[in-house]
Amino acid sequence: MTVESFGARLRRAMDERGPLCVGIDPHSALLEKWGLPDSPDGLARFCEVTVEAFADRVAVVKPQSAFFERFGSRGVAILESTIRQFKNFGCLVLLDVKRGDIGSTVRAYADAYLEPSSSLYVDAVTASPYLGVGSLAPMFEKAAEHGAGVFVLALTSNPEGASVQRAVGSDGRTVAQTVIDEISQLNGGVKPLGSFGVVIGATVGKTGLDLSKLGGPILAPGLGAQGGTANDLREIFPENVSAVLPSYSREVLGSGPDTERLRTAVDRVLAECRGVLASAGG
Ligand SMILES: O=c1ccn([C@@H]2O[C@H](COP(=O)(O)O)[C@@H](O)[C@H]2O)c(=O)[nH]1
Repeated sequence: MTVESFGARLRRAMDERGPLCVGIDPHSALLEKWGLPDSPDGLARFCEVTVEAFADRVAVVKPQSAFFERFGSRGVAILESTIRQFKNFGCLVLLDVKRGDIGSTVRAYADAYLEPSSSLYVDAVTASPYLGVGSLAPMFEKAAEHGAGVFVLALTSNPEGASVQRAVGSDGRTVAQTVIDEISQLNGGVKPLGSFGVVIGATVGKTGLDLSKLGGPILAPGLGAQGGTANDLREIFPENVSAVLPSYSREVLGSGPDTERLRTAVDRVLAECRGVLASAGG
């Protein structure tokens, strides 16, 4: 049986539900703001509310693994159950876990997140390329086998990233461009969208990056709390806009715990992104 690729599933989800990813980031400050204890019980309630508010309307949710791991095995169990609930409503789950290591260890990460029999199985993960994009090959292979996706960090939203990611190699390309070029080759021009994406922050300004051959999705975090705005997307992504997946966490979650207010926040940021991306064309 052939599995539908992540790229095809993501394209459909973005077309049907709109180009938006909502980050599930249970910061202790947010738990407090929502009137919840900073404990596994508080985490579980926070996640229940996010499922109720987002699962039937948002294309992609992006749980940040660190906020679950900080509660140890109980937090990971809540992450597993939250992943399942979002998937049951047809919402794609991108686990923000930024894994990367030597290839043999990456294979174990691939088993953890991209093998359907795993309790942490998700639609896609984020990965770090700083041991070499090639070292992530076991993740790419597992993802391709099971219709999952991988988003590799290229130019991240934090200011510290630039000193590494904008560094120029002997061939004149930046590290970020090298990552993009290697991911482009994996996608190989597949339509409607490749399953291998990159992460480019919405805070990075004009990049000079060539994304014309990427063929895969672009996750754009850094909107809202980190200062990026929907309007910034136009300058950062003058091309490939249909592949851009804007991502908000605190900007949306700050409207909780009322589910109607969370949904209104989703509608607001989605309308802003749609307006900008539609007017940017292409
Ligand atoms: O370049 C990157 C890559 C990942 N992130 C993650 O996205 C969210 C951002 O949260 P906000 O509340 O919207 O600022 C968070 O989980 C980061 O780890 C990123 O910010 N930048």
